[in-house]
Amino acid sequence: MNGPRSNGVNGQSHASPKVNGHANGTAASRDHQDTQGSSENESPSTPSRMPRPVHGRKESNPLAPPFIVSAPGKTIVYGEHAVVHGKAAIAAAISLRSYLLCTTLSKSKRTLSLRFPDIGLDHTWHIPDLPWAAFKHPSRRKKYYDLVTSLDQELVDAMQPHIATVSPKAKEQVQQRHQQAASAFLYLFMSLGSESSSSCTYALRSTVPVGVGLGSSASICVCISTALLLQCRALAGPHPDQMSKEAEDQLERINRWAFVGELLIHGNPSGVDNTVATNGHAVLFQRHDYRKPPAVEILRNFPELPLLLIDTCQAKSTAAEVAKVGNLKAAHPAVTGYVFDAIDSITRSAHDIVTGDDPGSEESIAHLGELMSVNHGLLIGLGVSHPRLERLRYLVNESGVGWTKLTGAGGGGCAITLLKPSQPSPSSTHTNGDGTHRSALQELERQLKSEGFAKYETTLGGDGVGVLYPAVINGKEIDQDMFLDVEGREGVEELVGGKRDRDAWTYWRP
Ligand SMILES: Nc1ncnc2c1ncn2[C@@H]1O[C@H](COP(=O)(O)OP(=O)(O)O)[C@@H](O)[C@H]1O
Ligand SMILES: C[C@@](O)(CCOP(=O)(O)O)CC(=O)O
Repeated sequence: MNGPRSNGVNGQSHASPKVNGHANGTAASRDHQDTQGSSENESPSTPSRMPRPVHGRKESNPLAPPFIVSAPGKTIVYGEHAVVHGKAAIAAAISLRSYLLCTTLSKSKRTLSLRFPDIGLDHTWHIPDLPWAAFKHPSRRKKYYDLVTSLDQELVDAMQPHIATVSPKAKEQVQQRHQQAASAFLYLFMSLGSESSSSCTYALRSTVPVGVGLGSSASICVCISTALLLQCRALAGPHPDQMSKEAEDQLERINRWAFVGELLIHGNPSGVDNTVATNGHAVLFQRHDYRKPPAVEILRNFPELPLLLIDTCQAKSTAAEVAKVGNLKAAHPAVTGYVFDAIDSITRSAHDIVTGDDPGSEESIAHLGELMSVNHGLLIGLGVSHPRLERLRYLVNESGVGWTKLTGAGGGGCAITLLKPSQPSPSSTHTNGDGTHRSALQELERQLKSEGFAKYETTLGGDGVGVLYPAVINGKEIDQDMFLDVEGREGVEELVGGKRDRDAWTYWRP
């Protein structure tokens, strides 16, 4: 790994910074462990791989270095909403990502700060004031390896006074955004940390647009879960020669707690978003029984589908759209049941094609496209489309470039268009004597822009959650001010290394 070596805990210097004895995370993890004064959160796989700290005077402990975790957004290709009701969905990671920079502060501070500028949230709690008695009560306390599938209402209530102080004067919608993110963070912090957890500032930057159906909440929940699990020493790795099963177990642990964060933000999530944000690539996902882990097939060879990702720029709320479908199901259980079944067979038919011999053939793409159109029709039936989505579909259909469906919760947000293979690339033009003629696709893009739609450039698939420990790229430490001040998507990606220092980031790769 490039960059300056960090000091280990208690003045020990590790030759190569590692998490729990592998690549990354050691110092932060051990520092936190020491402050907890208990080994109950210790990962069974960690102790033998770590040099034991010399128990010197606590005051002389150097601080754990800042580190960054990152996780992708996603697009649901087939099966949204039906997946909340036990049917299968296919979702793929996208190249837009969230980044969480964790900066441990001097222990004398006792503060826990969230600096989330994408939504304008800046909040600090005093750690000893938090409702530890409720969270650590023997009847309620959770272990890092527990499978938590529902929220404990008493804990949510105990947390409430500390959430009510988050942006109390902000407008209702803004306040809701802030309090959702703060609740997800605090519930996980209280479950995984302790009263003696290190003081820390968590700064978040995301290139996933917030609340447009691209899984922004899942990507931040995966970052939060990973950061807190690393800090309480409950993760081994990631490191390049990690056994597949061990890497899989770490991802499972991250995903479970990310789901808890999603429960705080959404109310009733299926878990598909956090599963794809954790694992990356694409997944076939189905949750039959909410008390058990879902069935997940990672689709590592998901084809590079030629997709356009268009934002209607119409705000939506996932919780509201999910509740709408829930109400429809309560009023018309049999009819909605048939709709969910039809969506399920669309997803399964698409799965057969994408895992078949020739998913990229013209015939396969046409089949996948038609399935998208039918899936969208069924989502209209469930009441989750929006006039802006229908206008978008009309424009794409008129242009003849491909097949379109909404993606995510609907009610606004984004749509995906699968392009017909015969389409010239967006940059190609045809010229004749009197100037340049646009291709159908370029003409469509021009029209979409003129009507206030936005286009996102992204690729499908790629890695899931990653760790940059310490937060050093090309020998330069990324500090909080740089991280918070850098502008735009390109700025963030350039700062965190994106293309410049690929090896600095490590991933759990089963
Ligand atoms: N970059 C971010 N910074 C802080 N909070 C975020 C960020 N992205 C998402 N969130 C949280 O997630 C919520 C959006 O979740 P949701 O409505 O499900 O949208 P999406 O479809 O993008 O997942 C926001 O209200 C906020 O609480
Ligand atoms: C509607 C749903 O299927 C997807 C929601 O996705 P998003 O929050 O709009 O990115 C809900 C879920 O699966 O939890």
